[in-house]
Amino acid sequence: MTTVTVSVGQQAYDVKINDTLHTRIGAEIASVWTPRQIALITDSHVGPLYLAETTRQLEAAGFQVLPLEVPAGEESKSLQVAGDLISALAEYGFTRGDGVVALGGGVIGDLAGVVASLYMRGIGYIQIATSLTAQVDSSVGGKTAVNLGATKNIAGTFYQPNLVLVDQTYLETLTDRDLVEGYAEVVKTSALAGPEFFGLTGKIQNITDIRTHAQALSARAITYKAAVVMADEKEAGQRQFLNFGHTLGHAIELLAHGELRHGEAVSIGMMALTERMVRVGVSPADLVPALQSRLTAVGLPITSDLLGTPAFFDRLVNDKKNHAGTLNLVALEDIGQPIIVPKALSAMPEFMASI
Ligand SMILES: NC(=O)c1ccc[n+]([C@@H]2O[C@H](COP(=O)([O-])OP(=O)(O)OC[C@H]3O[C@@H](n4cnc5c(N)ncnc54)[C@H](O)[C@@H]3O)[C@@H](O)[C@H]2O)c1
Ligand SMILES: O=C(O)C(=O)C[C@@H](O)[C@H](O)[C@H](O)COP(=O)(O)O
Ligand SMILES: [Zn+2]
Repeated sequence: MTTVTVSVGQQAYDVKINDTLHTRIGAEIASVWTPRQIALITDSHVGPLYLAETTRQLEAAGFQVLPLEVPAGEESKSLQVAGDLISALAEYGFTRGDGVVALGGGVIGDLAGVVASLYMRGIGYIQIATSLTAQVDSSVGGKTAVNLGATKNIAGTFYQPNLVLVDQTYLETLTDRDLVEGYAEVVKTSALAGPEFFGLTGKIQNITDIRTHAQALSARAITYKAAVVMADEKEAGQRQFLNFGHTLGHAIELLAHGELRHGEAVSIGMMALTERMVRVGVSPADLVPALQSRLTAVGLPITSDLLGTPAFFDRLVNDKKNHAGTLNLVALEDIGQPIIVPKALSAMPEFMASI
């Protein structure tokens, strides 16, 4: 068992990483929560696979379970769905002593986090991470969010969970496409973390390798992310680095109307940004093939026709790293050496054309 403890402010929680956790969900949750009502939030893909067994284990451990299933996919990350879930908690008489458990990928984690943080101004929250994205990134750090129209993660909170369970057994039912999109965040984190972790992603040649090494990749990625979050929970400084590839990536993710997964858009965003940062002399030229080989080895896309369109530039305005018309772009001076490159929004068309 690998346990990474995340301490922020007065609060600390464990991220447990092990492939037997799915057999003792009840005991793990009972180790941090007294008996209570639990809103077990999942989606229409994960629910049929794991909801009944998870409910059984929670009930055996003395919890009362309210299962809540939403349609699978990014469209469920909406204020409407969050509102419906909050209404369900109110209808079933949830109190501040009750809790929310997210059983799913990044969409369910982000959505359930919004619900937990808003209901009665905040009730307990636990994540059971079932996708690779959730196991290497989204379940840790407390960023919760929903989208509004074509604006990504525009409404949300910083709200830390009480416990995160990361079990690779869940990945057995994840499609290759969903696994690979999660791997884009692993490549991102390895490039930020330094040569040792980046060397490890250099050895991943195909999808089978991701599955074989998922536990080690999660442990590495979570250890790095936890350290960043502990140093800068609210993204005033170094946490911005975790957004490498996301400024351009988020802009095309929702413009693609579901055709691109989050990780696929981040893959395109990392490449498009890095190619241009090489042209302007910020990043070294060998970074482009180093990133490209890791991303394409597992079939991730690295470019899109949406880049540089008028709608694309409109979307950049809503990036959270836009401060009064200046975008704080995250670039790499080298592996393990991220920096912020401020760029006026008005200069972005010229920057994007610089290739
Ligand atoms: N909060 C953060 O720090 C953070 C970090 C990275 C990504 N995100 C967000 O996470 C989302 C992407 O996460 P995702 O890739 O997990 O998307 P997702 O939750 O939509 O999961 C991808 C697909 O896999 C299915 N799935 C999940 N686990 C499964 C399993 N074990 N077996 C079978 N199917 C399974 C889901 O139903 C869905 O269809 C985006 O909204 C992104 O913005 C948030
Ligand atoms: O945890 C963080 O901080 C991240 O930026 C992780 C990202 O991978 C993640 O996609 C996050 O949700 C992006 O957040 P946003 O602040 O750009 O909306
Ligand atoms: Zn991301």
